[in-house]
Amino acid sequence: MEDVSMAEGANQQQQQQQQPDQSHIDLSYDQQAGYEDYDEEDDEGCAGPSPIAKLVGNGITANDIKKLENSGYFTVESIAYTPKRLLVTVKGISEQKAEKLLHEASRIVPLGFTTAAEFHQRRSELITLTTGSKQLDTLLGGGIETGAITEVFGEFRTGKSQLCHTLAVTAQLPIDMGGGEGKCLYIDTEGTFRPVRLVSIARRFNIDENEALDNVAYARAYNAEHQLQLLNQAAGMMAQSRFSLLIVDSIMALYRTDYSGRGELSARQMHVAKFMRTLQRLADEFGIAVLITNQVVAQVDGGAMFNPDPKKPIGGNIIAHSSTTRLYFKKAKGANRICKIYDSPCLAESETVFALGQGGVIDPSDETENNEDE
Ligand SMILES: Nc1ncnc2c1ncn2[C@@H]1O[C@H](COP(=O)(O)OP(=O)(O)OP(=O)(O)O)[C@@H](O)[C@H]1O
Repeated sequence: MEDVSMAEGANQQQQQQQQPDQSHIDLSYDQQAGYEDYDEEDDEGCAGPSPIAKLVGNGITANDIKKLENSGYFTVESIAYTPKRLLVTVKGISEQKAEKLLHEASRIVPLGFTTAAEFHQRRSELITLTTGSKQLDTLLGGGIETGAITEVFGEFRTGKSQLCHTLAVTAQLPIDMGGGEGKCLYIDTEGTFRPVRLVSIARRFNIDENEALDNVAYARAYNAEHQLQLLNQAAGMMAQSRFSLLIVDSIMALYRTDYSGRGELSARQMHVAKFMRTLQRLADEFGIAVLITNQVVAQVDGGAMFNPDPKKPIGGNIIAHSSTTRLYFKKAKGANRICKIYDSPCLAESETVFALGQGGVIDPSDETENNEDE
């Protein structure tokens, strides 16, 4: 019963987004081509994010649109959600033009009040993506939330990357199977992405392995600046084709090497804030789930004295405040792992056990291969 209503609700949301396109991802997306040939009639019947070309007219030219696209703005929503002071940082966009853009965008994207009842209805239609473990899904109220940022942190080998690989596949599943019927964008900052894991996970879910691989757009980020640039490309790809998940594994690794010492802390945090704000914008704009992983450090402040497990995620308040849901992964016996809700706007601080297996994230009882020596 619950499955049916979830699928119905999710279907409604799906209709509001772009039509699923199960064909292969065109990684050769040409930013320069833009939307010059955009024809409003093409858009009929598809109430997803509005292509930015809709803003052409009233003093806004195709050339302005090209400049915005080069800076990662591909939809009317992306303009409506951005403050003027950031729009004017786009090369060639004056203050006057930014005002015009915001005015036109606000005529298309609703930015005012709504009733709690309407908002409740919209939230109940949100899709969640299955983690592969029923116990973990139950803890999370269905799975990884779309339209939000979920952060998973923990020590090495706790299963953070395994969860990423599992979701890269489950995001492609039909909605009534706990998927998002969309492709996945995977930003790897540590070089731990292994396509062979996707193959095993695809087999578990009876998805054609080649199709599963083709539906994951992978990029290795080499420095913090590059990591941010990749989000601009991501926005372009999402405007072209239906994605349901964006993964960043892991969020802070490159910041730790690119910025060193206290003197650079403020610059680092400003950059992290920009990155997180862009992630949230993509989640809002395209209704995708964003999954980020994070490392931990030993907690050395006063709180450590009263904490039997004094570890905390890195990235400070910026990451803490911009992640919607924060999950703490810990090792348990053998292949088992513990997931604890560390922070959530609607879930209690509870925990559950899941396991890691050949098929990715599983329930502890799913495989008899829990034979890893610890
Ligand atoms: N094919 C597999 N079958 C079963 N378990 C596996 C498989 N591949 C990896 N694992 C398990 O996954 C664990 C590693 O998990 P993962 O790579 O997700 O760690 P992590 O939390 O991302 O750590 P790090 O911070 O080092 O990247 C190891 O304990 C390993 O045994």
